[in-house]
Amino acid sequence: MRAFFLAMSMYPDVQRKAQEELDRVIGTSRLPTFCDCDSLPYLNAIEEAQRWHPISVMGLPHATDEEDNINGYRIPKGASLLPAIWWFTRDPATYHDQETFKPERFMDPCSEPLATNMTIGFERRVCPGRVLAESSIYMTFAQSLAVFDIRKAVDAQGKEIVAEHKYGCGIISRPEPFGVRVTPRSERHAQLIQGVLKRHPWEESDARCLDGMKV
Ligand code: HEM
Repeated sequence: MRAFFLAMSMYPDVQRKAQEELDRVIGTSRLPTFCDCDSLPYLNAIEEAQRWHPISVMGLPHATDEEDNINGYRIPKGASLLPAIWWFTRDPATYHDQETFKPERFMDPCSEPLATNMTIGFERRVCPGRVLAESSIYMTFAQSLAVFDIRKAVDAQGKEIVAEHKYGCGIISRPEPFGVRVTPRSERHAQLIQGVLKRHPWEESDARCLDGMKV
């Protein structure tokens, strides 16, 4: 989510495109829900946040339960292996212009593979929290973009501060702290936010659509 807010402040054109799609499909009378998923292809592609900045840069260590040989390299039984998730998401054979935040890479005509099947782990040790993670992330992206403008922070003179995409260290990697300005897109959007705050934001219909969500 931190990578998403950083990317939205750094790539205003991406933000504008997602907002145009949300305005066209949903309008300003309600917030997007899980039921809108299939009608928002550009918003879905903002899952690019997970490729651009995978939170688990080297996954978790795994151990081999038997000796193996891969491309001439002998892997002894019991060796610790760390998947280079950060590198997989930047493999130039799979992704063009790797450092750029570009949701279009997952859409026609590029159709590069979604990175989420690498960023959440592999096979029988795949992340068990992925459905919770993916659905919360999706809803945060959708509802934030529907009602807020996310812009670069400004200094005391009102000049925009250009944030950089810098990595923190550790097993869990987050973008280094940065400032953003988050403001309602208009008076109408401010009213929508106020209305939502007065009631439970996830309606019953949402829970039904979440059941069928593919993650
Ligand atoms: C975007 C958010 C998340 C990402 C990118 C992520 C990623 C990962 C990755 C890469 C692994 C290692 C898988 C492997 O060993 O191959 C993992 C394991 C795990 N994750 Fe997540 N995770 C996320 C959210 C969550 C959440 C929300 C929960 C719990 C509610 C969770 C619980 C776990 C647990 C318990 C493991 C260890 C599984 C095992 O070793 O069998 N994760 N996750």
